[in-house]
Amino acid sequence: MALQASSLLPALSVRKERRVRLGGGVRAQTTTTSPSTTVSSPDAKKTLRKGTVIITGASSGLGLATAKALAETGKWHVIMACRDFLKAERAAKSVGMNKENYSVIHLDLASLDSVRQFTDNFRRSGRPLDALVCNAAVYLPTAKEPTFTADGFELSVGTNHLGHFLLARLLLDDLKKSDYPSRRLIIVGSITGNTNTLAGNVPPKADLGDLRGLAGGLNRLNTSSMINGGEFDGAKAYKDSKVCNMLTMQEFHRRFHEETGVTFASLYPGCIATTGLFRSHIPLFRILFPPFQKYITKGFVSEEESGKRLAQVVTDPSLGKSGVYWSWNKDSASFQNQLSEEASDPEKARKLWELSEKLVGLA
Ligand SMILES: NC(=O)c1ccc[n+]([C@@H]2O[C@H](COP(=O)([O-])OP(=O)(O)OC[C@H]3O[C@@H](n4cnc5c(N)ncnc54)[C@H](O)[C@@H]3O)[C@@H](O)[C@H]2O)c1
Repeated sequence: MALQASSLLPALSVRKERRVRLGGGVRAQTTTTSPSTTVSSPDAKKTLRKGTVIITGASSGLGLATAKALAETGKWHVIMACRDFLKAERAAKSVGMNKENYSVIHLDLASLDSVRQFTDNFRRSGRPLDALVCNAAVYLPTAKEPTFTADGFELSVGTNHLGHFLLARLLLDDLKKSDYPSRRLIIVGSITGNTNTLAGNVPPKADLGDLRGLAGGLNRLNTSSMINGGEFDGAKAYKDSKVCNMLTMQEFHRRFHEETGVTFASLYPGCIATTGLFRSHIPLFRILFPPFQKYITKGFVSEEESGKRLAQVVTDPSLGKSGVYWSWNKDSASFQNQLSEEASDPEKARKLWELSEKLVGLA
């Protein structure tokens, strides 16, 4: 399917899925409304209200491009969940976002207290929650030593996985309460968390094993799973965190989709060479890439294009499937990608879930 601006307008074509309980079983009913600004609901036909979406790490790169794509439809209010309030405000202004279509709430995913505080602050805003996009990430490929979150977890896994895990668990109740036609929790994945074929400095397998390795990696006292040949391996820690993201998305789907109707999905946004994250992948890029970036497009996707992709996964009725991992081909057509064995093992996902619950204090 080609990308179209209209796919970002939730009110234009609303595919509404209702779960109906029938003699102990659960059946999905699907209705499609024709283009209009109303949705069918049990009580009355009413104007589709503005949706509210939270995007983590929305002050740069993919997060900012997605925030812009959703805000400029005028159909979404974007909550930019960021560490630096002023940076987020400046970023929103730099891409021309209208103040009416966004707000900023402080969130530091590397602190579980901050995640809880964010949730409280969001609830105080009185807004419903219709979509949550877990986008923020850190990537430390050149780090020689591990660094740690406020709670003592290795920074990549602690931020990218555990911070988002707690956030998504806490906000699931809010998504459940939303009366929006399509409620979605989207976790941004990465090819490093999905394939075994990447060349270069990304280790081929996430070292989750029976999760003893993961527990070691997450724990301040023993970072052995993140150590490769005696050295901390930041690329490996990132990969482990992304595999955790994929496993978590699927476990959310298994545990809650049927019961709540919320859609859980992940996506690979493409290779976006202009963001902070990608440039840290290959340090030389920081110097060599900027002067040439407007001429180099092959194999890369622009921030704007990838922001539209992610916005599409948040809003497009035809991408409302749960438990899936979206990718795009070179013609910008979306397709459901196959997750690698290590990123789709249900037993590993269950163990990861239980371990993560303990680590964030939810068990
Ligand atoms: N750039 C690529 O080629 C590429 C490829 C595949 C996947 N991704 C994924 O895309 C997502 C966005 O990355 P990007 O490329 O836009 O890079 P980016 O560095 O521009 O964005 C990452 C964002 O996360 C935020 N962040 C980091 N630590 C945080 C914390 N503790 N609390 C709150 N926010 C924090 C940063 O401030 C930044 O805004 C990531 O999940 C990344 O894994 C990127």
